Amino acid sequence: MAFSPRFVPRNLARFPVLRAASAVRIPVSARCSMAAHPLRVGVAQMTSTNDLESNYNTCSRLVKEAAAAGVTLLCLPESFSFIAAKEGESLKIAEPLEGPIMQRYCSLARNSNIWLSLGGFQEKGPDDSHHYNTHVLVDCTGNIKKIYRKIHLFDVDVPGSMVYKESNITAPGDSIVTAESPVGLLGLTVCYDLRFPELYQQLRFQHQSQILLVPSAFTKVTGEAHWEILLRARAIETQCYVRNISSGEIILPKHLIIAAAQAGRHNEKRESYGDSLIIDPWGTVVARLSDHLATGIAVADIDLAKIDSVRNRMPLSSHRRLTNCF
Ligand SMILES: O=C(O)CNC(=O)[C@H](CS)NC(=O)CCC(=O)C(=O)O
Repeated sequence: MAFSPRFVPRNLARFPVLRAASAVRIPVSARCSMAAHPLRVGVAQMTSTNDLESNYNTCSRLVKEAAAAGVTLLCLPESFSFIAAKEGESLKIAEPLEGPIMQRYCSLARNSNIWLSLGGFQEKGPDDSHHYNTHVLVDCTGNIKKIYRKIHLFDVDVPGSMVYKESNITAPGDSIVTAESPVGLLGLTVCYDLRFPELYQQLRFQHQSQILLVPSAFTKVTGEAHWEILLRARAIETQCYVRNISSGEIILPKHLIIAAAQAGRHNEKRESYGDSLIIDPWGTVVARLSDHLATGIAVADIDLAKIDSVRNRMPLSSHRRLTNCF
């Protein structure tokens, strides 16, 4: 899968790990029929377990709910299809994207005529002891448009909780990935990536992403302390805004962050912090599913037409002066 020329990063030399994302064949997508609200996006929250069938049923219900609400793109959280209860389970169920697990979700997208951001799929990895943590973007005809493999792995000793060592069973990705969609140019990331602002800077300023996707399964402890702050910071620092001088009105480009979250207790050992959010470029939360609402969707409408005028008025991308520093 090659980047289309428009999105080839200008700073390849500075980020030598950037390469074409994978060998997955992306079929040319057929036209989808128009959703009721072409610029309506949705965020889904759920409590996945190690039961593939029951997770699929939950996703299917949420997808149908979103389709009925006229949503064009629905974003599901990291590990939507499976969260292991025991060591080794994730590797056992890992499949290639052509396998039955992912293909069933592709059919769901096609049958509901909806785009799906499927954050954090256990994709069969480079060897038997590692899978990838893959964010899969599926279009409304059920074709895989783009995949992003999580770059930053969660090897963290969470205070008062447990030690996570994601790299034990997960191979990191090495490519920044954007994807064109009917709601704008998407920047694909996953969960712990959120703590590495340079990724979002690149998605925004090198690749012109308009909507940043952060499907997650944040831990309860770190989520309570950092989740909303990190997301709003990413939204604010990647935005462009301008104040209309005559009316005093603030004109915002609808450049959003969409963060779908796992919520609640998955098994004896593991609990996630919910609070799925859609955030606008001013840093304002425009849709939220609080932690206690374990499963559901929230939606927001976006307006891409304003982006160009706003960026011309305050051309942040040409004002940046330290782009050679990282
Ligand atoms: O294990 C799986 O099933 C899927 N992977 C995850 O849930 C990953 C790795 S354990 N979780 C995170 O990245 C949490 C980040 C986080 O909580 C923080 O940055 O504070």
